[in-house]
Amino acid sequence: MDTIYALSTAQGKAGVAVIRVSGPLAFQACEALAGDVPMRRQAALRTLRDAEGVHLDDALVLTFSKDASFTGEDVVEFQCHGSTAIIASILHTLGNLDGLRSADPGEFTRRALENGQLSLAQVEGLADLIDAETEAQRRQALRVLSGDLGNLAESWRRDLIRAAALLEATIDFADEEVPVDVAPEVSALVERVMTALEHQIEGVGISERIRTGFEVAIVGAPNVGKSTLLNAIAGRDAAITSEFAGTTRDVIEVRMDLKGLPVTILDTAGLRETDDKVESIGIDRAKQRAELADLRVFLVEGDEAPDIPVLADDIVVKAKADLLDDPANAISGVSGYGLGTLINRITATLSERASHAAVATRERHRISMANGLSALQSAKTLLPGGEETADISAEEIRTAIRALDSLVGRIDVENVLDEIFSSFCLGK
Ligand SMILES: Nc1nc2c(ncn2[C@@H]2O[C@H](COP(=O)(O)OP(=O)(O)OP(=O)(O)O)[C@@H](O)[C@H]2O)c(=O)[nH]1
Ligand SMILES: [Mg+2]
Repeated sequence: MDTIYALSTAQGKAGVAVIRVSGPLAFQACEALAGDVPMRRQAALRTLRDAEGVHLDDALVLTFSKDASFTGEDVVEFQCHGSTAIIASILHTLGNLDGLRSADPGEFTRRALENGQLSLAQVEGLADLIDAETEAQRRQALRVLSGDLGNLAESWRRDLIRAAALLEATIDFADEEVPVDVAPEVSALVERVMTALEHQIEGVGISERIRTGFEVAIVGAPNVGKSTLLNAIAGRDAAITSEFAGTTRDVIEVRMDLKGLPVTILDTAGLRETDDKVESIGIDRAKQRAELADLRVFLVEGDEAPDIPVLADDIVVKAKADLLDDPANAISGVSGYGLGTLINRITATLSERASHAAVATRERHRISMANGLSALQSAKTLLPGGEETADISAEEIRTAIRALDSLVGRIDVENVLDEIFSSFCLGK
């Protein structure tokens, strides 16, 4: 196994940078640069030098033995000054040592997975935690990283192994007298897992939204003030506004943190009949994106009716509140009237949905769980059928166990590994 090294903090100037070394030669590398190997897990101030004895930096050195490190290998961290020149000189010195090479993106985490320090689901949680920009994303990623999905999968596994074992016992002892009818207990176990799976599968869509962001589309006729409203919500001039109807053509996206929720606000072309080719392409896009969005805010002037479906949670508000005698349920991107109320309504609706998030967070999880669920459905229909169907039923339960094992990476998952690690950057 190679010993690998990389800058684990972000590129660029900073007060401090962390360079990590992991592998069997990590402590030797530490000795080469720092002169000795400080006590494990204790910060020690050392002068780092290259092979010629040139002073590179004064750094805090931390060492971890393989039984208590992130990667499951001996690890050294150099907390040096975060200048580009210092980082380059330390990396260069490490690269000149025999048996060391620079790490591939995600390689530290990959080793942590291979050495059993993290499960596959936890690796995904770690990737999400590093990407987290909002409070909801941080909380969700931490839940995955702390192993909640793994624990759930483990409890399903226990139930299903017991169910399969009970069925297999009836097959093995078919000639003898089986003291009890196992079907009721097997079906109770199977049903319990099925219910949990259904619940998790339902919630994956929401968890994915928390990961990738909710979309809220502003829709309405031309000139009602959609782009002005977007700019008011975003607090900057993201979209062009003008007194000419048909100003916005493309969908304008502004990504923001609305009270801890990741939300992308979409400004769209005003909806109307038109002969203008380009405008009508814009209108088609507006409709498509609005229909796919998680929530729509309809801006209406007068009593025109929106020409795309208004769903239950959608918000319909009157435009240009500042020009109305009765500004009830109206908003103005110009005066700011009603803006706080609108943002509260959006966040209340999305928070309510976010509260139904599953512990599982990815399409990969959904597929594994759906495969497990369908195997359990077959197992269940075969259930109280005596010994002829008992072995097929047990086999279906084993299939379900294998499908669920891929959640935490217990079985061979090389193909998903590459996909997951491709999202990691260097030094992770
Ligand atoms: N008085 C008043 N004028 C507004 C308000 N919002 C927008 N306007 C004006 O109405 C005109 C159209 O505003 P936009 O924000 O470009 O309207 P839009 O809905 O994006 O229009 P399209 O992109 O053409 O669909 C501009 O002249 C704005 O200054 C408002 O709340 N009050
Ligand atoms: Mg516009």
